[in-house]
Amino acid sequence: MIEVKNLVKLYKNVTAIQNISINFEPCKVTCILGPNGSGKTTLIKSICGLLDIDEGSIYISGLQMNEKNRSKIMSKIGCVFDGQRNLYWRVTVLDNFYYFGTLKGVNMHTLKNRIDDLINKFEIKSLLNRKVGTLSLGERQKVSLITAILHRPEVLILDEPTNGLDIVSKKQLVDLINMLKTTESVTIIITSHESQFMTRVSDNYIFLKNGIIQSIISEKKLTQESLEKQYIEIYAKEGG
Ligand SMILES: Nc1ncnc2c1ncn2[C@@H]1O[C@H](COP(=O)(O)OP(=O)(O)OP(=O)(O)O)[C@@H](O)[C@H]1O
Repeated sequence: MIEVKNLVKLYKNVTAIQNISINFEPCKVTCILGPNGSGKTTLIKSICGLLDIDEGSIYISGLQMNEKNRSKIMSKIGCVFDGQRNLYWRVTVLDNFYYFGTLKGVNMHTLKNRIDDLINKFEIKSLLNRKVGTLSLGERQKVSLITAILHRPEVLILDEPTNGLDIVSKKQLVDLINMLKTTESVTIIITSHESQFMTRVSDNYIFLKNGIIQSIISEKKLTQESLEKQYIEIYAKEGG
């Protein structure tokens, strides 16, 4: 479903990703962990086609990420990046939903039902007629997430999705991720620094450092304590 082969990404003289190869398990949640600057965001931006890569190849549902396939692949992916600008701030939440939903090719009838369903799941009825620019960080985060899944993507990529979310909203996010995985068979990749959140959603963990995979753990029932222990062991090995 998502295959990364020998990926290298440089920013001028910084090697952010050094020859990474991974197959992401379909219909599962994979969390990418690692210290600041370890290459998490660069990896997922490369998978989303938002960065030009220097070497290697990325395949989504068998299609190689390149100029020719980009728009086809984009219709299969939903992404939400931290501090992203994927919403129009001067128009309302509802107008954003309709604009981006139609842009992704969803027909009006299906889009209306999908929006109604997600409004109920996320309890955001009171935000619909607000301009995005007036929303709080957490409210915007929810709206971004809903916008990203309007077209029922096969793949969902979330960059530090708990940022700015209160306790109830985090719980809703956990429920939504689990629902997308189980009932909509979405393959989900998440970067996060929050161990408790990750253990509530993740099936697999990829530990990065200096753009290299340090370890992969595929264990559905990792407790927060054991995840933190693994993290400390992995990064303590070479002094953090
Ligand atoms: N636009 C850029 N120009 C130059 N260097 C960059 C750029 N973006 C990222 N980098 C560098 O690439 C490396 C990986 O950065 P990246 O943002 O992928 O890390 P990260 O693991 O997501 O970090 P964090 O946990 O802090 O979000 C870092 O050394 C970073 O300084």
